[in-house]
Formats: sequence, structure tokens, C-alpha cells
Amino acid sequence: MIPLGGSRALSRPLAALRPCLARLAGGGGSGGGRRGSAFRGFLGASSGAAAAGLSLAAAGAGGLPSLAAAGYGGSGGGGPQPGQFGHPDRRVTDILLVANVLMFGLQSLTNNLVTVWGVKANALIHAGQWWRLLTPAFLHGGLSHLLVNMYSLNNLGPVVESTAGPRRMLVMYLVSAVAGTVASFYGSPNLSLGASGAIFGMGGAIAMHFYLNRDIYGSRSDRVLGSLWQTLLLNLVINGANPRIDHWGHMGGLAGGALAALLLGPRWKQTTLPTARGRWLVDAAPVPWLRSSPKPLDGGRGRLRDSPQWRALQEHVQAIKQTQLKDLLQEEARTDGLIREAGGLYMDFSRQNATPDTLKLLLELAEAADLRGKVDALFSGKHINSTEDRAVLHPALRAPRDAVIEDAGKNVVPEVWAVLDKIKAFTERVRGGEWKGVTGKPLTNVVSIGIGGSALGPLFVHTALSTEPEAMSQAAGRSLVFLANVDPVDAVRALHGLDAERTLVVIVSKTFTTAETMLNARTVRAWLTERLGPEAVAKHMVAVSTNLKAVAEFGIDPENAFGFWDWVGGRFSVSSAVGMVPLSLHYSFPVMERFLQGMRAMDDHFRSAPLHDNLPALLGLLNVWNSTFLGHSTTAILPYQQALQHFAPHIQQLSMESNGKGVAIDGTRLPYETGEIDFGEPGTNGQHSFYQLIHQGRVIPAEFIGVARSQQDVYLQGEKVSSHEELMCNFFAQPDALAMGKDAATLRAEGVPEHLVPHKTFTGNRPSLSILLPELNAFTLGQLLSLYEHRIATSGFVWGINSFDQWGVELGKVLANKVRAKVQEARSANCPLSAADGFCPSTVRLLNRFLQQGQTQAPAPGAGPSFPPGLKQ
Ligand SMILES: O=P(O)(O)OC[C@H]1O[C@](O)(CO)[C@@H](O)[C@@H]1O
Repeated sequence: MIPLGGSRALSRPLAALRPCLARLAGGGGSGGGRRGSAFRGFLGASSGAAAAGLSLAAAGAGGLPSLAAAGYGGSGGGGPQPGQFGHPDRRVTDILLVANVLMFGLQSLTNNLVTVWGVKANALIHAGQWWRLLTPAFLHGGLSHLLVNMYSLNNLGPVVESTAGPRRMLVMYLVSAVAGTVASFYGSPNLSLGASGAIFGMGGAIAMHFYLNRDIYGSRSDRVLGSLWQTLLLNLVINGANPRIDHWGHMGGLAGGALAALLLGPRWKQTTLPTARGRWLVDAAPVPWLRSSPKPLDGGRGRLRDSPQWRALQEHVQAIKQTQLKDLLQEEARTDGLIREAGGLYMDFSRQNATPDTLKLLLELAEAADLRGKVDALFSGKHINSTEDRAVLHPALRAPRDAVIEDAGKNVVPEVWAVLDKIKAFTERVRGGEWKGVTGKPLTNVVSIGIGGSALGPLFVHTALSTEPEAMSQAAGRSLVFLANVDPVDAVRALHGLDAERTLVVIVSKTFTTAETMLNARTVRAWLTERLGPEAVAKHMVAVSTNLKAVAEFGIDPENAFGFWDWVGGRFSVSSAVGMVPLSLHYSFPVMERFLQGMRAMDDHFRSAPLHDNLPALLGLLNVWNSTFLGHSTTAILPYQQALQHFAPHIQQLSMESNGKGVAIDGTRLPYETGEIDFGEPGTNGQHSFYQLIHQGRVIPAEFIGVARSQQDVYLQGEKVSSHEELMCNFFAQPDALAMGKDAATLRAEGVPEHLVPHKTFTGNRPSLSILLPELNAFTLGQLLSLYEHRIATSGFVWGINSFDQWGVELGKVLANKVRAKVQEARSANCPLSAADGFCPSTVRLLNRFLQQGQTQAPAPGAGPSFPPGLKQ
């Protein structure tokens, strides 16, 4: 709003208004009293509200995210865009725009009689002309005044309309308009007019909406609120001292809009509905009059598929299918655009079936899926593992001591460091020989019992560091083996030849109920106590678990247990005590601390780098591109580094248990496939095994991981290159072979016989990406692992699934319990199973054959364990 008087065109009708005002004010002539002087004041003013409106509009246009894209407003996920005049989702905004323009036309046509009739004039309002509380919001003091306000309305109106709906938006607009005039009426004696009070109200409504619904929007709320605050501040700095702006009107409008949004909503609450599946957002606005109907809680997945961003990528697939990598790879600029580096890790994805346009579209999809908000939710302890109502805070496991990361209002970092300190003290005592076995010998062998996430990650790290010079020297004279499978053969493999007197057993199980781990733990306990007596448990067995009660019941002193928390998923637990206890025993705590620091460095990068340069985010998006859009269901993980021998099996669990889901996070069936089949082997072994298929059979996107400096290199006299260089030559050759292929013409030119040409042809155009590490040590290993942890989370966030639960593993476990009971029954009754036992005919036959052929005998009561020969010596 501006005090009226800046326009010469208005001076005549205003002059006509003057006696009337003076009379109503009880003053005489033109100058008496407060109102008279104010009247003189505005006659000299100009339409200086322009800057005020413009700056707020800038926040609306540039700073505010597309709410529709977040899945909470508008239609089809795309939502009304400010510039799309005539879009059905911004009808009220358009009506208001037209109304203002028409009114301005009328002001001109009537030689400002309309202005005189409607302007805010305190004396006339006092006299009962109440319409003047609303009408000033539809009048303007000049063309520039109108244009700036309409620009602002065009930016902010659709945001309010998409979040609150058209009717509520209209009410808020009118309330803000009146609130602006009322504030001006009480605070300023000047005549004034303009839509900016109402437009400030739109800003207030947006701010209130994002504040009230910050649980739903996550970091998006913070960004919007931050942007609005900045705008307001800027406004005050630029225009605060400008007497030609009706600040009362602006502030009144702002407060009116905020209050209207507070009362009218929408105020979203997450809940379930008795009548529908999944979780819903229900509008709990205090004034129920204009409440919205419930919406499925989603963040975008179902609707993400219908979004313009998704459709754009689908259409883009056709364009990509017209391209050939052998041509694309000639483009220098494209190559530059598809290479990134962070923390010394170099990532080249120019051999993806992708162009910079693909990247742009994928980043837009990430925005539509609120990837940034979901990442922030992860790091800030929101319970994003909604089916288990748990936070997902594995980054807290490697956070610095002074970090603050909260779960349910409690900083978890001190607890993390309490356990790390305990691990450090314990492992130093064992490694230093202070902690001895029951026979007084130092404990130099470690057996780590655990399965899945309680084994695969630590095993991968153990192998990766076993040839790294420093770790190797720290591990001198020590051994570490992993016992995972319940197969007794695995127990023999792990224990055969071990000296019990020098062996420390670490039982690793998040739940401490996993059948395989607990049977193995009982087996190894029997193996130990048979040799060293029952007192061996106290000195030779420790545990890592979240279930310290079960640990105590097993017979392990809780003092010898290392806890972690339900906010650490099993497959994300390498950096907890799960990995830190056995690996620090073997490699020392300082080496493993560097591993944590490497993970932290990549966590920080993931959290803070823009998505465009964010390695894990880009990897995750490329996964979505390959698997969902291009239909490649498999990913090959191909480290050219024998030390990474167990990397692919760990990633297999990390990825497939996380993202192998059939329903979205709200329980609705997904309209697309998620997850990928991961497999891999180190090069060059894989080349002599399955590479045939990836070169000429199915198209399988490959991830090549190479290391510039080897942990151990050999360079023989007379060889052209060192052994590591020989290995790396393959690392560089294979991606090009996949991408470039070899065509029939080249083969013929080489004189290949015609009947062999089809067999020797390589179609090429097969996607891969290459990651190059400077070297493989504890730090870079941490970076690599964190890169893949976050890449997998990114894909899951975009797919709209819960990557942090694993209900799919339960059914088989339950059925195994039933089989166990029936096997025991059948053996003790010495009677075959039948259909009455509740199995299908096939299982009955298989089980009976097994019982017939198996040689297992239950031990006689009171007899010792029946150990196989491999465990007897
Ligand atoms: O650490 P725990 O509780 O023994 O579980 C082992 C593994 O079993 C699983 O629950 C799957 O069965 C994995 O998610 C987990 O890593």
C-alpha cells in the first residue's frame, strides 16, 4: 500500500475529497489537525511501494519450491507455475489479477472517481464508509504501482492457492486486505491504496503454512521460511525509512495472512484412516470450515510417476535410444560435464547411456521427489524408517565428538563416543596382552560370529585392509575369522586349527535372536568350554548387540558387551561396534578411527554438496535411470583390486535388502520396479568368468572401481609395466570395450571369416561408470563405503520406498521354525511326515527323503556336544 498522492492525475479528485475529509474530521479548510497535515503529506508522495512488493515477490518466484512437486498441492505433481496464467490450479489468483487490472482501468476511465470512492480515508471510515476497509486493496496509484503488485501476486498467489486451495486462498487474501487497511487505519492518518497489504498477507500465509507443517515438509520448510525472512529483512532495510510506504498496511496484511493461515490451515497431521490403506495426511485446521480432504502421504512416488519430471525422463529415453556411446564419447564437453571429483575420489560417468540433458532431468526428478529434504530428514533423526518407527542415524556413528545429532530430542553422539571409548580401551587391553585368556595366554585370534549385516561389512573391510601396509603391520601375529553360516562346515572352517587358549570370540547380532548366529554362538561356546572349562566364557567371549538383556542371558557379562542402537540398520552397521570391535582388535583402534573419518568425510559431502556435484546422489540417480527408465535390472560391481574381493557381496545386501521392495513407504503397491540385482567379482578374475555375458549377452550397467597406487605392487625385470599397471590396463580397457564395441565392418577389414563375423561382433553402447581412488587405505575405504551407503539411500528416496526395513526376510524364517519343529517331531517319533503336518506334497516328499538319507543323531541326554572330526583336535 502507498499513501496516496504521488500521481498528478489524482490531485484533482483528491482535492475534491479534501473538504469532505476536513468536515468529517472536524477541522477547517485544508490544513487543520493531524489528518489535514497527513493529507498534505501524501499529496507529495510517489508510488514508492514498488520495491517492497518486488522483493517479496522475488522470494515467491525464486525462493519458494514448487509445493505441488512435493506432492502436497496442485495437480499431477507439477502444480501451477507462477507464469502459467490461465492454469486451472491458479484460478483465484488470475481472477484477482484481472480484477485489479479492471479496477485500474476503471480508475482511469472515471478520471479517478472510483479512486476517490474507494481509497482508505480514515475520516470516511469513521463516518461509516466501511467498504473502504476492503476497496483500497483493489485500487492503485499508477501503472508501475499496479505492475509491481501484480507481479508479486502472480508469484505468491499460486503458492497459497496450491497449498490451501482456491476458496481458502480467496478468504486469506480478503482477510489480509482488510487487516492491512485496518492496521493502516489505526497506525497511519494518510489516505492509502494498493494490493500490497493483501500480497504481504500471502507471504504471511505461506510462512505460517510452512511453519505449521514443518514436520511434513522437512528442510523445505526451513528454506522457505529462511527465504521469507530474508525478503522481509531486505524490505525493512531498503524501505524501512521510506515515508512514502504504508508500512502499517504491509505489516497488518502480513499479520492478517499469517493469522488466517493459522486458523484456516491446512494443518497436516500424519495418521492412518480406518477406511484406507497406508498413511494419510489429514487437515486438522482449528477452523474446520474450509479444511482439505485427506491426502495419501507419499512424498511423491505414486504421483511422482505422473509428474512432468518423470514423464520428461520417459520421453527422454527415446532420445537416448537414438544415441551411441561411441559417438557420445567423442564429445569433449559432454565428457567434462559427466565427471565429478570429491575428497580425492574421481567419478567418470560419461560411459552411461546419458547426456547432460539426462543429468538435468534426473536432478529435476530428485527435486520433485524432495531428495534434499529426505536426506536432511535422515541426518536430523526423523523417523524415516516408518514401518519400525525408527530414525536412520548411521552417520552419527562416525560423527565428531562435539556433533549434535538427535533422536527424539536426545543427542546420540555422546553415547556413540562412550561406546567407541570403551572399544578403544578394550581392544588396547587385548592387543597389549593385558586382557588374557583363562590359561593366562594373550588372545591373538578373534572369531567374529554374525550373519548378514553383522558379518558382510566387517568381512569386506577386513579383507580390504589385510594387505594395506600399516594395517598389515598392526595385525602382525594376529588372526581374525568370520563365522556366519549356520552350516556346521562353516564352523569347522572358522575354528579348525585355532588354539582356544588364544582365541577371543565376538558374538555380533543386533537382535541377539538370529537363529543362525545364536546356534553358532552356542556351538563355539561349547567348543571353548569343552577345552577351557565354563569359566572361559567370561574371558573368551564378548558381544556386540542392541539387546544387552539377551547378551546377559546368554552368559556374557554386560561389561563385556558393546552396545549400539535401534537407529542403526544391520546392513548400515559396519561403523558401529559391529565392525569396530573385531576390526579394532585386529587392526588397532587408530587404524579403524581413520576408517570412520573417511566415512564422515563422505557423509559431510553427501549432506552438503549440491546434488549436481554430489557423488552418492548422482550414483543413486543413475541407478534409478538405468534400472527404472532404461530397464536394466542388474548392476555389476567390478573392483580392480583384489583387496575389494568382498565388496560386492556387502553391497549386494546393502542394496538388495534396502531397495528390493514391492510397496511404497505408505504401503501402496509401486507402479514400477525398484532395486537392482547386484553382483560382482574383482577384475581381472571376472573377465575370465562372466564378462562374456556383459559384452555380448544382456546389457548390465557396470561400476568399475580402480585404485591409482596399489597396496602392494610387483615390478619384474623385463616386464613392460608393473603388475598393478597390468591390472589397471584392464580397468581402462574394459569400459571402452563395453561402450565402443566392435562392428562387422571392422572385423571384415581385419579379415575375419564371414561366418565368424556375427560371433565376433560387439554391439557396444553398454553403460558403465568408473571410480578411481588414489589408494586403498582405511580412510579411502571409509569414503567408498559411505559413498555406496548413500547411493543406495538416494535411489530409495527417489523411488519413494522405505530402504531401511526388511520385512521380506521374515516369512522364510517363520517357515524354518515350523520345519525345525516337525523335523524334531518326526525324528523322535521315528515316523515320516504326512500332509497332516501342514506342508505341501512337494515339501513332505523332500523332507521325508532328507530324514531318510540324513545321518544326524540327537545326542544322548547328558552327553557332550557331537562335534565333527574337524572340531575335535
Ligand atoms: O544382527 P542380527 O540381528 O543377528 O541380524 C542379522 C541380519 O539378519 C537380517 O535381519 C536379515 O535376516 C539382516 O538385516 C541382518 O543384518
